[in-house]
Amino acid sequence: MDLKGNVALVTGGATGLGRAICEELLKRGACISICDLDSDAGENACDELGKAFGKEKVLFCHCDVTDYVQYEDAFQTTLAEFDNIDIVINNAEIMNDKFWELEVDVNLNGAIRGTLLALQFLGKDKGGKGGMLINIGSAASVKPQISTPIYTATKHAILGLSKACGDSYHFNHTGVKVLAICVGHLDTGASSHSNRFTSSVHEKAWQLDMKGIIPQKTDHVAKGIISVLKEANTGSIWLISNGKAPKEIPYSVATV
Ligand SMILES: NC(=O)C1=CN([C@@H]2O[C@H](COP(=O)(O)OP(=O)(O)OC[C@H]3O[C@@H](n4cnc5c(N)ncnc54)[C@H](O)[C@@H]3O)[C@@H](O)[C@H]2O)C=CC1
Ligand SMILES: CCCCCC(=O)/C=C/C=C\C/C=C\C/C=C\CCCC(=O)O
Repeated sequence: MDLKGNVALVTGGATGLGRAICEELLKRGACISICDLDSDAGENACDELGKAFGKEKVLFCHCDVTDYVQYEDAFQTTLAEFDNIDIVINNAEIMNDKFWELEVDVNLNGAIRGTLLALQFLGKDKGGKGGMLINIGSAASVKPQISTPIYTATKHAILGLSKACGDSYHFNHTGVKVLAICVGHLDTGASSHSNRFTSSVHEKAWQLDMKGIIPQKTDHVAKGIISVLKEANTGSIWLISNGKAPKEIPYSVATV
């Protein structure tokens, strides 16, 4: 897919999946704004990706998604640098139920802040040109991860947020397509520590959660995300897990 001339703002873009998404966007001709709390990793990613794809195509904005003002500044800086923002990817996260208030503030409130800002900066009803907002969910958005109930709650909420904001009722006003992409386990957890769980019972449950899971390479998932970007309908939910191709999944709720 050709994304030449598009500008994408990616939170948590300094490392992991976020960085892989940035690289895939650059390969397709987009400019990227890496928005991340980690300045060292962010500057490093900016440097390396700038060398590979052109310095003028990559920007790093130090940004803590738990701080609305910093996050808004990142949008302003990106706009000032590239003149437009077409794609916003809410990807920043932590998975640590021990620090559950921070986890909710990053994973859920951060995504809400990013959604409100994307609608404000991109929305046709606000003078923007429309565009796309991608909220990164997890396999834990659709299948409870019993070792981390609070992480699970944040990732379930991503679906409700994306479905409601991505409804065609809103899309007809804003021109902003909203998608949720649920990602299965990645192969980046090697340096992870077990200090993420609220008890030894929860830590033990991680083994159950991981049963049958095939860890995925970040570039496989990043490529999958790019492949669904343009074709997907607003409000749709996609799953990329166990190394398979992306598939659209239904949003099931009990009939009310
Ligand atoms: N790692 C995995 O196995 C899975 C990850 N996911 C989802 O994929 C996405 C990316 O995950 P990973 O690449 O594994 O994450 P990661 O932990 O490798 O990277 C997260 C990035 O977010 C940044 N970040 C953390 N707090 C921030 C804040 N307050 N403000 C701005 N940036 C902040 C970090 O500095 C880091 O660069 C997340 O939304 C995650 O929930 C979903 C399923 C599995
Ligand atoms: C079944 C859904 C899988 C989705 C997982 C997810 O959304 C996010 C995962 C994020 C990080 C996983 C990385 C490492 C695992 C962390 C700790 C394992 C340590 C276990 C131990 O030491 O016993």
